[in-house]
Amino acid sequence: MSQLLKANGLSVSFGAAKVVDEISFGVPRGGTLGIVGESGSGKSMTSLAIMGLLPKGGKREGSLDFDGTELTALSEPQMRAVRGDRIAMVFQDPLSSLNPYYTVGTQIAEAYRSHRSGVSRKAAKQAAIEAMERVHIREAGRRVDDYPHQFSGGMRQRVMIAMALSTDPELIIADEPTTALDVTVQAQILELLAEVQRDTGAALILITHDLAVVSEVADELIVMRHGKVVETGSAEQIFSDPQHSYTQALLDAVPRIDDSIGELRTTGGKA
Ligand SMILES: Nc1ncnc2c1ncn2[C@@H]1O[C@H](COP(=O)(O)OP(=O)(O)OP(=O)(O)O)[C@@H](O)[C@H]1O
Repeated sequence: MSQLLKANGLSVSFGAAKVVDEISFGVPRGGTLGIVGESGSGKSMTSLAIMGLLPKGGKREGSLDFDGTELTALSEPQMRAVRGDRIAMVFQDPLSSLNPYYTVGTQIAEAYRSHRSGVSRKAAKQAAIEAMERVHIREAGRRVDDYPHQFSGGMRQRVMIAMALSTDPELIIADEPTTALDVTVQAQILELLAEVQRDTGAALILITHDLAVVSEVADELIVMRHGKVVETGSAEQIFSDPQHSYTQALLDAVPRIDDSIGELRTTGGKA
């Protein structure tokens, strides 16, 4: 698989503090890169560095080759054109990313129109309905006029994915997209992301602190700690033979089905 995005020696610093420290990775075209690590390891700063959206005072160094374009060399207007249009982002907390005062339809339609000049409001609303149908929101034609608070957490995340998809991006960056959701809904959203990927051929960067989340969907993985990549390889390789003690510790934290069966047996024996 060739690489859609290649990061080489990417660093992010705030003054003297280097929070992402010369990391390198590749995102396979149409594939999924999982970025895993505990809180504070630099995962979000890595994704914001790709998007050119670092908080004030954040400095980015190194190279980000996106399909032959060096993102670090783009001006802000050029980067704005890439953002949303070719690279889209899905955040952890859809409620804080959605405006409570506008209907979800208006928000998807505006995201769509901002990247498609000359599209009428009516056509954009139709595109919003279609985007909602693509993420399996039932009765999309009616729900398009609902406000964010009228949706459950999982449905709001579907709205965010619909918004991200509305411009047919080549790369979707999902930063802890399931963390705020309960386990059953988490699985549905992951399945939806995988389905979207199959249908659109978009590449995906999935950022999470939870190895169980990436185990099913990632082709390649990088494990981050204190801003550095401590382990990299195929998901299969890392799961079957982790090289770093930190990865092993993350793996040990993943509940396994055989563990719960063991537990059930023990409990059953006692009863
Ligand atoms: N605006 C800022 N100024 C200075 N340091 C910051 C700023 N934002 C984040 N950091 C620091 O950057 C480091 C990496 O943060 P980052 O948010 O990328 O971690 P993360 O792995 O995504 O963790 P989480 O899962 O908790 O979001 C942290 O040590 C954090 O304190």
